[in-house]
Amino acid sequence: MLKILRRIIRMTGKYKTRIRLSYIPAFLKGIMLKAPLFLSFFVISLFMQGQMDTQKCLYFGIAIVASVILAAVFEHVSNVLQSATGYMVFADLRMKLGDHLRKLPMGYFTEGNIGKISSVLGTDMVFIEENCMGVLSELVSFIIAQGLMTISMFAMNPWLGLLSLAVVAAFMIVGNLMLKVSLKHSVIKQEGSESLTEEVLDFAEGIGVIKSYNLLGEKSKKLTDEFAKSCRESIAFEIAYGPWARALHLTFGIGTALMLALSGFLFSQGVIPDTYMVGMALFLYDLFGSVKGYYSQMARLTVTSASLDRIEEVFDAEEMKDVGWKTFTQADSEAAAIEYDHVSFGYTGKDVLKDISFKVKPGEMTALVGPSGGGKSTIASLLARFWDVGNGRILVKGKDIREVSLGRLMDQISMVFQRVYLFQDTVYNNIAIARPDATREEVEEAAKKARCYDFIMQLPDGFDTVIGEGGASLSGGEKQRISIARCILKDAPIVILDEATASVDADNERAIQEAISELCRNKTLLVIAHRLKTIRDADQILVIADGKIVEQGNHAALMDRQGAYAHMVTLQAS
Ligand SMILES: Nc1ncnc2c1ncn2[C@@H]1O[C@H](COP(=O)(O)OP(=O)(O)OP(=O)(O)O)[C@@H](O)[C@H]1O
Repeated sequence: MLKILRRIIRMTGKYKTRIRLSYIPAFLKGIMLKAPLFLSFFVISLFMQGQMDTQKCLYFGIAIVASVILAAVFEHVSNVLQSATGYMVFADLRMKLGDHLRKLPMGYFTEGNIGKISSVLGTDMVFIEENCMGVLSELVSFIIAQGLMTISMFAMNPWLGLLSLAVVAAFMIVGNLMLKVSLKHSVIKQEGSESLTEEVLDFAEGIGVIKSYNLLGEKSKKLTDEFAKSCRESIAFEIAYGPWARALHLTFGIGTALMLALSGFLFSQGVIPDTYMVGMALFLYDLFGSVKGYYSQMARLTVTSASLDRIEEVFDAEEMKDVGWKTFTQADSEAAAIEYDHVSFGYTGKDVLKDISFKVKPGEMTALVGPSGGGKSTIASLLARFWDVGNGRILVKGKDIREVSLGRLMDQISMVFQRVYLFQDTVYNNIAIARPDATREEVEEAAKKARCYDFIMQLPDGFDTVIGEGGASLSGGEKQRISIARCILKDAPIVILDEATASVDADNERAIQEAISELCRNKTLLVIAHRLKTIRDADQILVIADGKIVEQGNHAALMDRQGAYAHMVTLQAS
């Protein structure tokens, strides 16, 4: 258990001192909690010895009230120090996590980690933040209070002291076994909640596909199975944990009874005076309350352990190195805008690109064509450093992209993806995100060039209309044009264009083509093309198959060759 406490303290980083400082009021609170009991004991003793008078009674009364007030004050100070620190720690941790996620390669997000990230941000951090930071000072108070009770038992009689120590030891054995069970099950429960989150996200995101393919029954069943599994895990936890929690209660009852029996025996033998006997009756029900409270709180902390594991797992994922120091200057524009130099790359355990080399001159258009799964998207993704190359290098304006900071590299590149993502925000902010310092006129100008100004003005609040989650209230073509407006506003010299395969109506198609022509004016273009007629004017066409460049040239040259490209053109025409 000390291990968990140490991990929590380690996590507090620069706030460690504040947390440690909070132990002082927690320590004092522990003393003050027991003070009324001891004061009452002295009052009873004095009464029984006939030494109590009105003045003493008044002083004791004041002391009891003061100890209660002081306990509340110390609790408040310790809570402020600890809980407030907890919120600060987690505010920092969330920022750190956000920064870390930003630096992870795209692969991390496609390898089944979305559920884990959601759980870490949505459940684990909130749980530790709300439950655990305050618990630390509680634990200190419990330990102090229990220590005081045991010392006072020794002060009354060594046998009473020894028995109370033995009962505390029994609590520790039962309590630690209970924590072990709780720890084991909390790991299972946390893993279950992770896969449940994953399933819920999958269901919510894919609801369109699920409905259109009539998979509602099948997918709902998967989801229902996950809910049932989560329910079974919770019941299994209760079944395993319950007996130990009851055993803890039992230890409390038996321990208290043994203490009463021993003190009665010692009194009957004349070993302890009658005042002590009355005192025991007073202490009895609070004698082991602190150690019991300690283990109840620790049970809450064990859930933390699994949460801490997952937070650390996300932090342990290797970041993409962003240590580039070079910047682009005006003089660089002479170099090839893009150059792939013997690039090879593989996803985890799967080689995809083999020895890819080509150059794109500034202002020219290069199209990537070829069979599905050949590696076109992967080639484009490497340029934006979604992943880093395995071998070889990619140069932008003559500089290895790993030697330039990601921020500077992204200044050079705009990307139009097939799958458009719009934030749940105003149309204006969805476009302005590309260049937050842009003026309203510039944003509207970009919208006009992307052929979306007219339909935006017809929305209820024009540019200030909030788009639904994922841009649900706009058509596919409209969303696509807003994403192109973003890129036009960004005005980066290189444009990566993943040509849409989804069919849109003729009007939308024309508008999108016009928007793309605006975006591509005077830019260096890397286009992933699916419809060959759109890239006839490309300066260079690369046919990618099985991770290699199998043909290279312009349309006319490749048609003359009568190879793979010519074959694809004939096939599409027919
Ligand atoms: N994130 C990923 N993790 C693992 N393998 C991947 C990943 N993305 C793509 N692949 C694999 O890499 C290979 C190349 O895929 P890529 O998407 O680059 O091909 P493509 O030519 O763009 O295909 P398409 O025209 O269908 O989009 C495929 O075998 C694909 O399964």
